[in-house]
Amino acid sequence: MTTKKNDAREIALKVINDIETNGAYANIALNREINRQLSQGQLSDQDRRFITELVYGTVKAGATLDWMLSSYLSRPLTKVAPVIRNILRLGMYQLFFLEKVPASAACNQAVELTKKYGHAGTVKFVNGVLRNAARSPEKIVYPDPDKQPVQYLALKYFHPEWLITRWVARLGAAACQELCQLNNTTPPLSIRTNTVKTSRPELLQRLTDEGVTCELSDWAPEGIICYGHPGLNTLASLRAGLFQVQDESSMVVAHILDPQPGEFIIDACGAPGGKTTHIAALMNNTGKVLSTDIYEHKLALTRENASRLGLTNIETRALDAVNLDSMYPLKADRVLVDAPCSGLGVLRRKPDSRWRKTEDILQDLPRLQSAILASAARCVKPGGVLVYSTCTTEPEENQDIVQAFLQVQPQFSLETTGQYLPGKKRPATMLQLWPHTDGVDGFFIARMRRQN
Ligand SMILES: C[S@@+](CC[C@H](N)C(=O)[O-])C[C@H]1O[C@@H](n2cnc3c(N)ncnc32)[C@H](O)[C@@H]1O
Repeated sequence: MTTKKNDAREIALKVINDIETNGAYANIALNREINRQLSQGQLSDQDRRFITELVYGTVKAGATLDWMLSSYLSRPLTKVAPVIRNILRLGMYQLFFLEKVPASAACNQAVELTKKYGHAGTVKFVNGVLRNAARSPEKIVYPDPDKQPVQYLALKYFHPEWLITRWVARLGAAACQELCQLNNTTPPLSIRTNTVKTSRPELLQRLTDEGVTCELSDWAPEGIICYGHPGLNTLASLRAGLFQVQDESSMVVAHILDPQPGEFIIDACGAPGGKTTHIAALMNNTGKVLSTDIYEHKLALTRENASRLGLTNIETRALDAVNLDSMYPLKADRVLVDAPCSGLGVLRRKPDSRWRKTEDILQDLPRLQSAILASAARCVKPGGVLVYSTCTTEPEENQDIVQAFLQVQPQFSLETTGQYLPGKKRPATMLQLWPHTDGVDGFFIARMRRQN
């Protein structure tokens, strides 16, 4: 049985209300509702895609939709009831950003939803606003890109102004536009071959047989990019532990750490275990990887992943990494600090994350990142290796942290990170990957060695 198109819009509205009213995360709220519909056997693939497009699009474009709506309203949008506001946003998104939806359908269906969730007055209001927008799109005038590049890029490409201000200052307007455009795309699924159980060519063949369209990654020797696949959870190769879902830039980190069989390695911020399991596999299931995290419930995911992948050289421990040095002083051959960060390099993965962050995090997080790095460094044996990584693009969390650390810890020195890059070699001592130029998640990686 398939859902009628307007039922799909109603499901999208429900999810958007949940996100706005209850602060639900977009991906979690959407998956919950889709699974509920699927369990009742009421959702076709086409509907699932349409609902996802409506929810993610409306959430991503939220500030722009509100600004567009203001051209057709005589009172502030904040004075409109939340559910009606969301009906208007959904309608505007379809009118202006979904070419395949006829304007009449976008308006009529919004009116139908308002009949259900509003009253006679709001029905007239929604009808008037959306039909006016459909008739007179020229009322929407974007800021001049030359005179107001920040405002223009923020509205046109759905990003907060504070972030655009930073990126325009660092990258210039043209590169900032490319980055924002990339952040609005959906990344393909990338996976890491579990080399303890299979090889990449074998897995590629197995996935092809399972109906996955895939190709080899240029970035990591275990990486495979999947462009089309039946539901991930339906793949027997996943259940058999033949691969782990992981972005390509995240795979690069374990190679730069370069773990060796038999070593003792600490992954200080390890959950849910993407890099821990990679390190363990590179050690060919020998030695020990101690994967610590402040949250025990996240470490349970690390253990689940390790067990599915058949890795027995991983131990987990819940602790605050700021205190790591009191437990493992000078004990580890290598330590990875994949620090908690703002996640500004992975905005394309979560449509609402750009609106949940404020510039304040760039003042708060560096204190924690520095404290974890300093403590983790004291666990490295003389001659051992320390790697610091984040999935962000901002210097306060990246280069500044490493430089400040090196100033007070002269026994550590930077090594050329690029020489450990398995695929694309580059000379950088502090590697910053960018989505728009590298085609992978934005990541920062620095490799250091302790002399004595
Ligand atoms: C970027 S994520 C790690 C991702 C992980 N390395 C992977 O590849 O799957 C950062 C982790 O740091 C953890 N964390 C945050 N504050 C911490 C602290 N003070 N001590 C230890 N872990 C912390 C978070 O719970 C989160 O799991």
